[in-house]
Amino acid sequence: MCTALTFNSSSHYFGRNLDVELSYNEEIVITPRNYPFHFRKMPSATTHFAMIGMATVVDDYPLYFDATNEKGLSMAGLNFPDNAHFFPLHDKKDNISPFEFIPYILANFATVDEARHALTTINLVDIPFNASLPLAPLHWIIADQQQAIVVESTKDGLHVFQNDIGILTNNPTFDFHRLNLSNYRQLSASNPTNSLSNKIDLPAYSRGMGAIGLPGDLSSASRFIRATFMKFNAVKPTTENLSVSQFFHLLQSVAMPMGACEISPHVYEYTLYSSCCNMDEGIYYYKLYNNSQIVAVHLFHELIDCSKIIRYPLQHQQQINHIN
Ligand SMILES: C[C@H](CCC(=O)NCCS(=O)(=O)O)[C@H]1CC[C@H]2[C@@H]3CC[C@@H]4C[C@H](O)CC[C@]4(C)[C@H]3C[C@H](O)[C@]12C
Repeated sequence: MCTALTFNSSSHYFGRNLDVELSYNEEIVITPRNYPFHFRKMPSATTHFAMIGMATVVDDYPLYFDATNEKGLSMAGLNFPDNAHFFPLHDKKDNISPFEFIPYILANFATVDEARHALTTINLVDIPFNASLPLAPLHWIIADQQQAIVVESTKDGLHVFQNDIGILTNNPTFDFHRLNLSNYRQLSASNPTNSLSNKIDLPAYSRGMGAIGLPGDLSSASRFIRATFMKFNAVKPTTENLSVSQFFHLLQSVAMPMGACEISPHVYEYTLYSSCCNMDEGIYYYKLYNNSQIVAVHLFHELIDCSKIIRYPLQHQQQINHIN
């Protein structure tokens, strides 16, 4: 399971939790403008927008989980098991494999509007990366500084939803999550008045009672509601450091401590990383399960006109500031 979100405060931010039971040897990967992307069924892109994000590199190819390009366009793939369906080759469409989807969109487009237009001719084709890396059942959030959409390829075709919430979790389909929010319209950040009955005295014995009923579990539906409540009530700080800190607090509210979600005996899903990318400045911040220090990698500190991908291994070592 995973949660992705956008947040606008001092800058525009895009990030996600990756909740998994195992690592895929992911690292921070910068793909510069002249790295040649050889697509399986589309012409190669030899010069394109540069991008930064989390990826597994196989045969010098960046298999992105989430990334942001030099214009700020951002995209993340989240699990969508049983629902995701990819199609055979369609000779009248632009055939993009799911593993090429993030590279293709971020290489070519600067805005969600441009991406949405391209999606009208895209067929997500069922070509795996190789025999040992099968098709991953994903759906995607694509966001720029102004808006977000969700892309879901299911048995009945490719669906593009406007995402006015700027949040994505996992199953079921996005339209369910959007409608389900209405079930929580009574939630409030302020203490509620007694609307049950004016004939009974019901003192507000605690702060935070406006959020009673906010689901606390780790299911996809509940994380969608919780992330929405936190995001739409979040104070927007005016400095970079405070905004990044606030963003990680939002992700923390839907994170998975190891042990709380057992997927098979003694195997637990946990939040391997949380990311927060400043879309305006190309700064990719991340935290790891066992390293709470924020690490930042800057897209624009590199020579983004080169042709070789630049890799930064994750820093898993916990950093504790022992002060005596
Ligand atoms: C597992 C993750 C989703 C997390 C999640 O939700 N886990 C709960 C499972 S469950 O919902 O509880 O059942 C997803 C998110 C992004 C994916 C990579 C995308 C690039 C590449 C695509 C290739 O085709 C296959 C290998 C590849 C490296 C992918 C591996 C894996 O699939 C990744 C990490």
